[in-house]
Amino acid sequence: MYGEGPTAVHALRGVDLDVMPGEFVVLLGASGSGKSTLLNILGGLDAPSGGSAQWTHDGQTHELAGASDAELTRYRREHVGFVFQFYNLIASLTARENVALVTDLATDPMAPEDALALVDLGERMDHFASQLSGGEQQRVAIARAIAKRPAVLLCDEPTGALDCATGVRVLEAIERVNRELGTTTVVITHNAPIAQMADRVLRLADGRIASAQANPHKAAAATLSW
Ligand SMILES: Nc1ncnc2c1ncn2[C@@H]1O[C@H](COP(=O)(O)OP(=O)(O)OP(=O)(O)O)[C@@H](O)[C@H]1O
Repeated sequence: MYGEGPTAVHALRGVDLDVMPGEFVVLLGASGSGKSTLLNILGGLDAPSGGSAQWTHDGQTHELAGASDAELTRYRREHVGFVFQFYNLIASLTARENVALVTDLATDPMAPEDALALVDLGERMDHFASQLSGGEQQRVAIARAIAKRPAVLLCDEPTGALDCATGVRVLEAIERVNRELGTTTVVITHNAPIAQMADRVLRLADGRIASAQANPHKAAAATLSW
């Protein structure tokens, strides 16, 4: 719930969801249906005002709902990678330096070069962010998010600012991270065809999970268009 009293907004109600290790989940739903709120709770950016949000790691379960800011910060720093619609790179640093900003703080990071190779930017590592296209910048943002080897990658409209062909390359990078690193992945999108690449598709409506559907055959990102 955001706010209180007459202006309170129940952004989510009665959501009951388990995301399995290594699973690829796509969240669909109209604007205002609660997708970002759910993603932000999963990622420890927001704490739910009621209910429970648990995270299990190495056989230990941690409660995020009542966690302190310091605990949430630690959870995010150690275990969660975020990708947003806008890439938020530092324009005056190279791709490699943007990724190194994160790996310098992590305990067991990948080399920035390896993270950039994984998103197919091995050839562009020494370009400044300002010299890269939108899709390339988003792939740097993915490399930056996964270089610390997070257990979870959360993407809020990662292709929202990109045309279809460029968006597909970004999705291929996310697909590869999920497959090769086993990173549990949740992607919010308004482009319904992207749901075909998920293990499971959740549709939110008015803060509830209106439908949940498993994909028996996942589509490769390269085959998608919208
Ligand atoms: N900080 C906030 N304060 C008050 N209300 C909020 C806040 N953030 C979101 N809301 C409300 O919560 C509801 C869910 O918002 P949310 O951003 O989770 O939806 P969404 O499905 O991600 O939408 P979009 O696709 O437009 O990003 C909306 O009614 C929204 O207005």
